Amino acid sequence: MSDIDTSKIIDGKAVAAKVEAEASAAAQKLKDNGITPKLVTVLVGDNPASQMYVRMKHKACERVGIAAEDCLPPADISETELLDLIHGLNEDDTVSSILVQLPLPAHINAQTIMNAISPMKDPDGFHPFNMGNLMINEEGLVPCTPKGIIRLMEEYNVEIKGKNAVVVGHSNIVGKPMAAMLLNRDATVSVCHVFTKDLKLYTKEADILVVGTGVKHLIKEDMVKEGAAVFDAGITTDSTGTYGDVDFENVIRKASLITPVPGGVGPMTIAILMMHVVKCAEMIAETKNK
Ligand SMILES: Nc1nc(=O)c2c([nH]1)NC[C@@H]1CN(c3ccc(C(=O)N[C@@H](CCC(=O)O)C(=O)O)cc3)C=[N+]21
Repeated sequence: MSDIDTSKIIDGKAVAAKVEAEASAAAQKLKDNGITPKLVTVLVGDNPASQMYVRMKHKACERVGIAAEDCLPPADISETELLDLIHGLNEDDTVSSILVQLPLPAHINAQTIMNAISPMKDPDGFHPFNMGNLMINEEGLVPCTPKGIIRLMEEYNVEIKGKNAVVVGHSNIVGKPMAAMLLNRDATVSVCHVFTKDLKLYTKEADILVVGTGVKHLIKEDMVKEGAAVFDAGITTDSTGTYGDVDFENVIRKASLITPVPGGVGPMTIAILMMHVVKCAEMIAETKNK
């Protein structure tokens, strides 16, 4: 522990506080014009981890000055019933944003639900319209975790253009949108995943390494290039503690910058979500004025 160079540690909490202050100012502007941004979270069932995350999102709304409402359908709600609920929220002019907490129970197709949320009320950026715009470098509402990582790169002056960026994990919520954002900023991007034959071959060449797999301490010191900037979007909690996908205490020796878990990427996800809720409210206000 004693040989850790703390100047390399990215302070996700501090940047998140800055982003939340920006969201708060933008929310206040809307409120001065008679519009209160409002987030409705939809949490199906009673998964304790999901309950904690939703609670954190509501607390953030409170800090920022965004109205928040909790929708708690039972675990056995049918897909059709959930779709009806979302259609109702789409039609409700007082609702600026709809967040359906993932994972959903197995009998519900998550993408079918994401597709039903109005793309203008989609603070997660998971709707195919928003994902498609991301792919063509028209970033509007985009997934919050990769957007938060981009903001951290900006705050810490991590150059992206022309750099070797390696993304480990190819999920729709982290890896794929992260790769698109890095490509939009002219990095050379490799995407590795569970079927990659020789992970280290790629990670060793990364100037920028982003990891989002949910595999505790997947990335070891010998897999990282000297001077790399390392962003850890993984989080695993077990009886011994909370861990990222990166073996932080060892990898920090090689890295020039590194996000801790907790206190790195997680708080940014929530801060960007707040920004997006305000953005949704702004977009709805604009279409009303036309
Ligand atoms: N529709 C939807 N949107 C999401 O954005 C979404 C989701 N579903 N399902 C689950 C994942 C997970 N997620 C996190 C957000 C913040 C932290 C966070 O702030 N974590 C703290 C610590 C929490 C702890 O100590 O366990 C930190 O890293 O410092 C973590 C995880 C959003 N998700």
